[in-house]
Formats: sequence, C-alpha cells, structure tokens
Amino acid sequence: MQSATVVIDHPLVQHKLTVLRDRETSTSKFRGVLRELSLLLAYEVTRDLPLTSRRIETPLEPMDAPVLEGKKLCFVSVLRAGNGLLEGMLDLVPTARVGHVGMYRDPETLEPVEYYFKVPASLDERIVIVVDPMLATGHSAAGAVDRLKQAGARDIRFLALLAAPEGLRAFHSRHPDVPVYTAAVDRELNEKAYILPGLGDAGDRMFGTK
Ligand SMILES: O=P(O)(O)OC[C@H]1O[C@H](OP(=O)(O)OP(=O)(O)O)[C@H](O)[C@@H]1O
Ligand SMILES: O=c1cc[nH]c(=O)[nH]1
Ligand SMILES: [Mg+2]
Repeated sequence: MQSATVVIDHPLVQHKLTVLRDRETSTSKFRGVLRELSLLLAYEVTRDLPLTSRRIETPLEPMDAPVLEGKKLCFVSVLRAGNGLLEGMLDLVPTARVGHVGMYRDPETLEPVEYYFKVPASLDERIVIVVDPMLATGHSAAGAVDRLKQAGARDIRFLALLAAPEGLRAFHSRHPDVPVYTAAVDRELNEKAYILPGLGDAGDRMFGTK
C-alpha cells in the first residue's frame, strides 16, 4: 500500500507557519493565524476528492454539473490541539461531520492516553480527515488512526501542521495506507520528543496554558 507524506509548500502556508513558530506571537494571534492556515490546508487535503455530476438548470440551459461524490466528509479532531485546525476546516466545508478523539501524550512514556472517543455513524462510507497540529513521535497519530479503523474507517488521511521525520517513519510503518499532509517536516525531536525547530507545545500556545 502507498505510504505518502505530502508537504504543502504554498507561500501563504509557509508565511503563516512562520508567524506561528515565532515565540513573540501572542495567544490570540496564534489562534487567528492558525484558523487562516487551516483553511488553506483544508483546501490542499481535499484537492483530489472524487466528483460526480448532478443535473441542474442554469438560467440559460440544463447541464451536468460537478458535485462531491459520496457521503459527507468526516473531520476528526485529536483533542485538544486538533480543535485549532478543525475550526478553519469547517469554515471551508461546513457540512462535514465531526468526530473527536481525546488523547494526550504521557510525558514520561510518550505514549498516548485516550480519554474520549465519539465519531459519526457510517465511517466506512466516508472520507475521514484526522487533524492534529503536531506529529512528533507519531504515537498519538497512529493511536488515533488505530481507533478510527476499529470504528470502521477505511479511507483516512492525516493532516498535521508540523511533523518530525522520526514520527513520520513510525506512523507510515503502522499505517502505510494513510497519507500525511503537513506544512513542514522539521529537523528532529529533542530529548523530550518536542519537534525542532517546531513551534513549542501547540495546545499551550493556542489556549494560553502553562
Ligand atoms: O506525536 P506525539 O509524540 O504523540 O505527540 C503529538 C501529540 O502531542 C500534542 O498533544 P498533547 O499531548 O500535548 O495534548 P493536548 O493537545 O491536549 O495539548 C499534539 O497535539 C499531538 O496530539
Ligand atoms: O513539539 C511538540 C511535540 C508534541 N506536542 C507539541 O505540542 N509540540
Ligand atoms: Mg499539548
């Protein structure tokens, strides 16, 4: 099966990512720019959605016009930082269904701890786009995708703002069928498994905790 990382190198994406990385960026600015950025990322991650056609009438004549095929998309936010990406995605696709996977990374073991799971019905018939700004060791991403597959999801893509090479390797080896879309693949993880150069702790930066 395919194992792909797609880097979204659009200049607007890269510029806004720099604003987020900058330690001087305030919490409110971080949230605002992340929302703008997630709209652009959503545009790229949905670029190859399948289309079908529907018969309509323009004011001048009938036509077979393109419309999205299949059931409504499902976005899944990996709480809590995933919510920062989710809002902009919903601006672009307001009809999407939304699932939530509550998960935090244990700072000692670096393993994800799940505390919540709620997803829409018929996951097997939907394209599922999982969103979490950070893919560091990849354990949280892989754990969230494990759970979604158990719940029936078959056609999954993962959207992360930033990813580390180690985490991508780990994720792709567990889920070779799930492409990862990201704005940047950074250099490495530090001794606490934070992404370098990164942007710090995404949840803390967007919610002003810590
Ligand atoms: O790839 P990993 O090494 O698993 O790390 C990435 C995870 O860490 C962050 O969440 P965090 O645990 O800080 O939870 P939060 O979103 O509640 O802040 C991030 O949003 C990912 O979910
Ligand atoms: O760099 C990192 C790694 C994990 N989680 C974050 O929020 N940032
Ligand atoms: Mg956090």
